[in-house]
Amino acid sequence: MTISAMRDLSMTPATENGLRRKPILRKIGVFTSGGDAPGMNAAIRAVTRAAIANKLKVTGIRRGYQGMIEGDFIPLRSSDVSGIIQLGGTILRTARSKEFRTPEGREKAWQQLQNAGIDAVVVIGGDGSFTGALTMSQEYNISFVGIPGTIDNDIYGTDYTIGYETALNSVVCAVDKIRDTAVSHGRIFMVEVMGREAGLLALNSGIACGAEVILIPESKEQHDALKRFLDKGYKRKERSGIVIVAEGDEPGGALKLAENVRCEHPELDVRVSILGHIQRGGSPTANDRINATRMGVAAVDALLDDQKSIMIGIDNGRIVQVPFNKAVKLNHSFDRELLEIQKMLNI
Ligand SMILES: Nc1ncnc2c1ncn2[C@@H]1O[C@H](COP(=O)(O)OP(=O)(O)O)[C@@H](O)[C@H]1O
Ligand SMILES: O=P(O)(O)OC[C@H]1O[C@](O)(COP(=O)(O)O)[C@@H](O)[C@@H]1O
Ligand SMILES: [Mg+2]
Repeated sequence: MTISAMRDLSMTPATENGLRRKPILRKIGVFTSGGDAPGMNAAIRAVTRAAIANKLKVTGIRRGYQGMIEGDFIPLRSSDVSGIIQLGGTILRTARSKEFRTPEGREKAWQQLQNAGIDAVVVIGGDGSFTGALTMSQEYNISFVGIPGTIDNDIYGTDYTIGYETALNSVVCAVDKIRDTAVSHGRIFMVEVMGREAGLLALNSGIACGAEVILIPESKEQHDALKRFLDKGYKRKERSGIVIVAEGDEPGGALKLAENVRCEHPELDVRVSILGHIQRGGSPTANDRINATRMGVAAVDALLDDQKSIMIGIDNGRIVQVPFNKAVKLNHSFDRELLEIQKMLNI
């Protein structure tokens, strides 16, 4: 890091009455990072238009932190974000950048932001993206405000992350179809749902589909429920059902699990369906668009209020600001009651 390159925003001229004038914000950057999520475009649109309404210039940073390092920047005008609110994916594209994890990578990124005259940045992404923003803001004097965008809904301090609701509906539609085959053929389907470290998508989609068993990384006791279900099915000769398996439940995921079940219960017809990236795409639901729009406007407000290193969230319907260090270190609360409900109803 070159200390001389650091620009201290607090070193702004004093006003006539001797009070420090607020740092002058002229141009903001906006980018998407980590896994794409439906509704990210709605957030880009809201950030861009809210900034323009406040007389700020907006630069779109393409391909996440990798694009920041490479200076892959485009100016964003109001017309550039028209007709995108209903689109999945992200018009700015996204990336996972190894280079940004290094101090050298972050120094390059800082130089690019300086050269482009970007005073502050809105980062739309997940916990990893916020960790990167927090690290860079501790090394260089640049303000980041975050908008949670990930289908995993695994971020502390917000009830919603952009894309979660759309992904949840995609999973439910897919599992309903799989259920038709499961019942018709008398099969047990292990359906693998995304979420490396978080089981929220699996838990709620399992509830919505009436899954017989839900396996999530947060609760290992569900494996006993699987055993009970398989034993019961064997005795009653009921051989169909849906087992939702969160990607992060155990190494090997649904494929490994199916292998184990086949060994123990060779009489069962066990099939695996890995839903994969079908869960990440598609047009965002109305709520994902509304939440993205509200959070986009709130992110620009926060920058105008001279906030830094905070994430915008929604808590009980209200916009809140959550410090990055809390958002990334604490876990999203996990509703154990939902698991109990699922167990009780599967009699
Ligand atoms: N500890 C870290 N230090 C610096 N950058 C990080 C760190 N963790 C994540 N990042 C950056 O954020 C990017 C996105 O993180 P990732 O975990 O893949 O997605 P998400 O933000 O959706 O959780 C990473 O590719 C990396 O460039
Ligand atoms: O598409 P990739 O890079 O294989 O990533 C898959 C991962 O991305 C996700 O879909 C979203 O995770 P992030 O939002 O944290 O990037 C996870 O559920 C999944 O484990
Ligand atoms: Mg993440």
